[in-house]
Amino acid sequence: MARAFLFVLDSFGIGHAPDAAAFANEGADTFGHIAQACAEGRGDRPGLRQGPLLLPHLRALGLSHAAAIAAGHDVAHLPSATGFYGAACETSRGKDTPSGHWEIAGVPVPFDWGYFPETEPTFPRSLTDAIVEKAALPGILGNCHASGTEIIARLGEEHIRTGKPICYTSADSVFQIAAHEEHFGLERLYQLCELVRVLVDPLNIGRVIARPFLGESAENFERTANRRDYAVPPPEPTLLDRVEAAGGRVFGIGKIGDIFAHQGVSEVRKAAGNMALFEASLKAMREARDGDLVFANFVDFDSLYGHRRDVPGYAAALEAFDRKLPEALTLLQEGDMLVLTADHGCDPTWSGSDHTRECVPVVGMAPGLRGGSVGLRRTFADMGETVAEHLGIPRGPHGISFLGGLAPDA
Ligand SMILES: O=P(O)(O)O[C@H]1O[C@H](CO)[C@@H](O)[C@H]1O
Ligand SMILES: [Mn+2]
Ligand SMILES: [Mn+2]
Repeated sequence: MARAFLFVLDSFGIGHAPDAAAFANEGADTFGHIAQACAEGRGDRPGLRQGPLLLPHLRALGLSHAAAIAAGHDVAHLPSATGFYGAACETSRGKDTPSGHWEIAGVPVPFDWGYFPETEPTFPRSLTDAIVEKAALPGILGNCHASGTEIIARLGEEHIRTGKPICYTSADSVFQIAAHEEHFGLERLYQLCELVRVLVDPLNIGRVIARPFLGESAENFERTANRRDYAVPPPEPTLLDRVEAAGGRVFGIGKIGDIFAHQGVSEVRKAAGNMALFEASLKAMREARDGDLVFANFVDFDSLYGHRRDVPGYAAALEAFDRKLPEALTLLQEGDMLVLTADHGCDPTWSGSDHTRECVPVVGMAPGLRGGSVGLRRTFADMGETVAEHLGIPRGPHGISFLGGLAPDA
């Protein structure tokens, strides 16, 4: 009996990566800075949370050890952990969500994505002309780098008045389109994104993202859970395809289906909010059979708190996840493997609103195997290869399994 459960805490980095300077992210540390801010009273928000960051279950598994390993520190002084723990660096050149997830699934991105410049307008004229013409639009708004919540507050009312969709980008390889679910129409927004997906293909853009919202004024605009990502497919078969080829099923919880352009995802299960995503993950864990993979993405950490630079919000979301974690741990049987990790950082104490280049945690539990350190992994792909070996799938070319190090007699 072998089953695997991969949980991605979207953006939960544990300290700057060795190549962080190339991203101007030296010193970034999502976990460390949240913990530090909470310890100093900067993580308090009345009615939400207060005091030091309390993550007893994650720490018991080995999260503090993982952070120490990411920083190159010794873990000998820490109380012993119940799980396996380590940290991983990213070899893909982007610090975006698809790069991170594909690399976790054994396929680093070997090329540079296309990006839009930090000029205004940011999009090439030929592209916006083609969009306006092919979609018969009265024009577009935005056409700049922006934070999604700020730009709908700034341009949402004009969007409703004029019918022009709000188009923006970020430091990621994305073309984002915000539009009102009712005034513009949700289906119409999706169709527009499909059209733009084709138009940005020659520019090597990773994702076109529909960002629908509701509300009638800048004070009450709110993005809805109907976000949809149109990603290019991964450049090679991923762990997901390999699990399916071996006869297993892949349960993609939350954004996973979109991130992998629906390749190798046997069942897509969406849910709104981290807690609903956790419930969907627990349900899939109960249903999973021998050879199956449950791959879950917990998006709120990143989109609601990391990008919004909201320390108390991020801390409260981590604490809620931690409180829920025992429910997943009690479902683990002999032959199961749970890995908790992240796809990049998004330090809420950092400047701007973009991701941060960080190491990610590799923390987990596999009943029947011993715990302990798996060290600092050169690539996220080591996680995918470990899961592959655990499930008895032939090895792939980009990572090295650490399963041998967890053998009971090791
Ligand atoms: O500010 P919002 O719209 O949340 O944008 C964020 O979401 C995008 C996709 O994850 C990222 O590229 C980042 O810029
Ligand atoms: Mn992400
Ligand atoms: Mn993000």
